[in-house]
This record gives sequence, structure tokens and C-alpha cells, in this order.
Amino acid sequence: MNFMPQRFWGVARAPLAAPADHPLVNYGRIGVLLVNLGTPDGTSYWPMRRYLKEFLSDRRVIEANSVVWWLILNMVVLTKRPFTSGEAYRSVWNSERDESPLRTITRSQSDKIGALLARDPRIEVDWAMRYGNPSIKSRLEALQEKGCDRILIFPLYPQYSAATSATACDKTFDALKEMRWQPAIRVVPPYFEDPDYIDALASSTKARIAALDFEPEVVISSFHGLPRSYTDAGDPYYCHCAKTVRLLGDALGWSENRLLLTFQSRFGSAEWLQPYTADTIADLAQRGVKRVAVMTPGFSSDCIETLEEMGIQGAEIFLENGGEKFAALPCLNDSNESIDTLTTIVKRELSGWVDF
Ligand SMILES: C=CC1=C(C)c2cc3[nH]c(cc4nc(cc5[nH]c(cc1n2)c(C)c5CCC(=O)O)C(CCC(=O)O)=C4C)c(C)c3C=C
Ligand SMILES: [Fe+2]
Ligand SMILES: [Fe+2]
Repeated sequence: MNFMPQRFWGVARAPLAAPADHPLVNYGRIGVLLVNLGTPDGTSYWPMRRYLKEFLSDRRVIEANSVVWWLILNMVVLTKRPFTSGEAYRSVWNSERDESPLRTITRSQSDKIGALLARDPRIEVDWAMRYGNPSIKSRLEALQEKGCDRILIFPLYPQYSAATSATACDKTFDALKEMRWQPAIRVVPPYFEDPDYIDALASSTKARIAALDFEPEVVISSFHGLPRSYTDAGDPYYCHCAKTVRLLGDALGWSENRLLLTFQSRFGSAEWLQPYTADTIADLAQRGVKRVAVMTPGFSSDCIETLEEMGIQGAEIFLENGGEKFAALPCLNDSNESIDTLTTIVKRELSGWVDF
């Protein structure tokens, strides 16, 4: 490339126009990257193993001693769990598209938000997974190729935890480390108390309950669990979950006895946040509660944890213990109220880059 100074009356003068052979770089556009947790590419042993290995090797997820954990992961967890989790994934798999529900729904959220923002041709909306595919790196590169030199990262977790939101950022910055011309990055903050999110949850809960053939005596608001030691060390996750439930109860006009906060999906033998959802479901049934609904406001999309763990296992636990009617309410997913909420958040966080 010819950047050589030219001479004018013997004085060096740098050329102001880029030389003709300078590589062409697109720029001037704005990307929005939705990031969800991740999902296996298939339900058989090897895709399940690859996904679980990537997930459970993340130090943000498993904070145990790394040598001890390496042995447990490789000798025990990855020999058994790909089979059991694969079977659970098969019970909820989207066979039409041959992918998990989480992937189908996250793509649809991205398409719908993209359509709402399409009035501004500078904006490009895309989606990625922290574990598995499409990877964060591949989608950041695709956005950059389309000319996005400013990118808003949107971790799709209303409640912050280091095991979810922070690791999405870590992976983003890992990819940026390898880029010569890095885009400017913004990150959407957790939205556990955002009035639009709370309104969306309240109106969707009312509509979902009205559509049931029974009136639940108790509604369980079940969040993915976290080891208790992580919150003791300063992770705000529990407080975010509790605030969401308090605001939701206020919005619905429900007492603390009608809307319970619980934690599901415990992994390993350490103490996790309590009460555990499965124990609460069993206790309620044993104490004579006949009709229960479970909602999962911490998941922006239905996934194995909501469809299988709540929809199938939760129902079994309730009925086995004497309950009569059980429903797992769908997540906000790609409903209009969800897309409106997510789009409002995106517009707010883009302010200064784009003024709507
Ligand atoms: C929404 C918040 C989530 C938190 C917090 C979280 C913490 C966390 N998870 C595990 C272990 C597993 N989680 C698994 C699935 C899974 N987890 C979340 C969300 C959170 N996890 C989602 C949305 C999903 C579903 C993905 C899908 O494709 O449907 C799994 C895999 C499934 C299984 O084998 O059970 C594991 C394992 C830990 C250890 C942890 C906190 C430290
Ligand atoms: Fe999880
Ligand atoms: Fe689970």
C-alpha cells in the first residue's frame, strides 16, 4: 500500500486520500446481538457431550477447584449426563427444524425485533449462543462484515448472574481480543425490574391463567438455581429474582402466599438457592393443594428446563403426591408483549448511537 509521503518543494506531505489498494472495510452501521445460553446441535451422545463439556468447563459456571473438577467432569459427568440429558432434550426437540426450542425461539425473537427496527437500514439484529452454535465469535464477525462498528450485546437474562450474563460478556471480549479493528461495544444491563418486563409478565400470566381449565390456588415463580456460595460471594442473582417476584405480585395484586419464589435445576450436590421448586411442588400437593401453576420468569425462552423439567417432571411430582391439576405456563418467548419489551430496551440502550 502506498502511504509514502509525497514531496512538495522538498517538504514531506502525507497523502490525505486512502491509496487505491487500501483493503475495503464496511463501517457506519449498528449491530444488536441477542445472546442466549446455548444448546446442543443434536440429542445423541457426541453433540450432547460437546455442548455439556463447553458449558461445564466454564469457570463462571463451575467455580470448584479446576483439577478436581476436570477429573469429575471427564470421568463421571461426561460419561453419563450426555445420555440422560439427551433423552430429556429428545422429549422437547423441535423435530421440524431439528433443533432445540431455545434456538427456535431465540431466532424468532431476533427476526421480530429486527423487523421492528428495520426502518433504520443502519441497524442489523442477530443472535448467538454462549455455548454451542451459532457462536458469539461467528456472529460478531458477521456483523462486522456487514459494516457494524458499534454493537449492542443483549444477554437475554432479566436477572444478572456471573454464570450467565457475565460469561456472555467474557466470550464477547475473547472474540474482540482477536480483532484488529474492534467495534465499540455496549451491554444491555439486567432488566429484572424494568416496568415493561413486569407488565409483560403480569399480562401474560393473567391471560395464560384465564386460558386454563382451572384456577390455580398457588402460582410458583420458579427461577433457575445457582449455588448458594455464589450469592454469598456477592452475586446479586437472588436479589434480582426476589425483586422481580415482588414487583410481579404487586402488579397482579397477589399476596406472598399466592405467588411463591423457588429455584429449580439444581446441579451437583452442593447447596443451591432455596426453596427448591421440586420440593415445593411435592410439599404443596402433600398439604392438600390441588391446583398449581408454575411460571418461569427468569427464562426469556422456553427450553429444556421449562418444558421438560417443569412441564413434564414438575407435573409428575405434583400428581404423584396427590395434586390434581398442574400447568407450566409458557415463557414470554416471541409473544408481542415480549418483543415490545425487548425492542423498547434495545431502543433505550441504543440512545446516542441511534435516536428513535
Ligand atoms: C436463566 C438462568 C440460568 C442460570 C442462572 C443457570 C445456571 C447454571 N446452569 C447450570 C447447569 C446447566 N444448565 C443447563 C441448561 C440451561 N440453563 C439455563 C439457564 C441458566 N442456567 C438454560 C436456559 C438452560 C437450557 C438450555 C437449553 O438448550 O434448553 C444444563 C443443560 C441441561 C442439563 O443437562 O440439565 C446444565 C448442565 C449450572 C451448573 C449453573 C450455575 C452455576
Ligand atoms: Fe443452567
Ligand atoms: Fe434441568
